[in-house]
Amino acid sequence: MNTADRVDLVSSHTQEVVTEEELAELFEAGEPTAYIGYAPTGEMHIGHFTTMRKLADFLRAGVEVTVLIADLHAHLDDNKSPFDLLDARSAYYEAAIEAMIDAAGADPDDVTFVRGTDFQLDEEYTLEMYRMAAETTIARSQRAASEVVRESESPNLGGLVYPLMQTLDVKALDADIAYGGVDQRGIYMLSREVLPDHGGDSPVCVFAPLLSGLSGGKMSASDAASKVNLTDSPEAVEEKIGQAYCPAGEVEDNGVLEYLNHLVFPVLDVDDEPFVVERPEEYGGDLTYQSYDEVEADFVSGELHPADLKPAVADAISAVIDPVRTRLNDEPELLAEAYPDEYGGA
Ligand SMILES: N[C@@H](Cc1ccc(O)cc1)C(=O)O
Repeated sequence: MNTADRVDLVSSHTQEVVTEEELAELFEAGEPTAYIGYAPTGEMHIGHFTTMRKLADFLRAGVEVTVLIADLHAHLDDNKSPFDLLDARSAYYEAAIEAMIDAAGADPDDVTFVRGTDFQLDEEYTLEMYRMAAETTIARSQRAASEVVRESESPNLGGLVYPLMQTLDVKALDADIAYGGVDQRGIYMLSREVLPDHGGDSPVCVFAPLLSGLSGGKMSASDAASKVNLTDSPEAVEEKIGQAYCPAGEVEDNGVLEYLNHLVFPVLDVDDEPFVVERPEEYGGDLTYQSYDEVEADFVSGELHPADLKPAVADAISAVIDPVRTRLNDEPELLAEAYPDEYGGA
């Protein structure tokens, strides 16, 4: 693959790359490294899967990929994960992420997994963090993390240390590329600015779009119907997609179309199995699609109706998450130990 193709592949399905020129330079110089970090807090859902699916593109483009399970960050962010559950949640995230990478058609063995506590307590890292804390204003740190850490009237110190540590992770993991949702933008812009003064390089940043929830608007942790969980049965998926916000002809805030675009099509091998929307003969018969753009065009023109689209998308999503669901069902202790209040009962 030449540099232009590799840049295109890494940039596909993203919201923003800062900057494409720098990304091209990395490929010209050799084999770049990338990392994505996850703070093991709440249960993973298809939003995570969509972001993770892209790791297959990174690998195919010849990028070395590290997944950071940011255990300390999960606690620092307003105690979203209690300290005594960090290990169990990290184990659950690791297993789910492995299954997702596998389901996306890549080999999880090609990805390096690291936990934050593996290196964030090293003397050099800690010392550099104190230096950074001495040089960064509270306002700057708060602004950087404003879309990531939980907001409150009286914020904890942890949320201020959080972006500094995320910045130092880039250097500690030797990552040329920082990949994450576009909500991470504020933090990585801070990283780009300050890392050169702390013995590192400014990372190239690749940002994934934040997808809409199924109820319209952003996905919400408290609104169960707004997202498909990885353990949802095909019936549950069908029900959630069936009730999802998906007005005829409208693409904006339409989670059903977004998942089709960013998760289903990239995983489908369209030559072997195109995306098929079944329709009774009297309404024109089945529709067969090779690309997301064709689906969108038909949806916008009115040729494809939400009532026909939804069951097809539900089936496709179920098929994509099936291996992940199986893995989590095979090892029920992963969820039971990570979320004892919800799953620990029996
Ligand atoms: N901030 C990320 C987690 C993360 C933590 C540390 C990092 O170095 C990278 C990412 C999140 O919102 O989940």
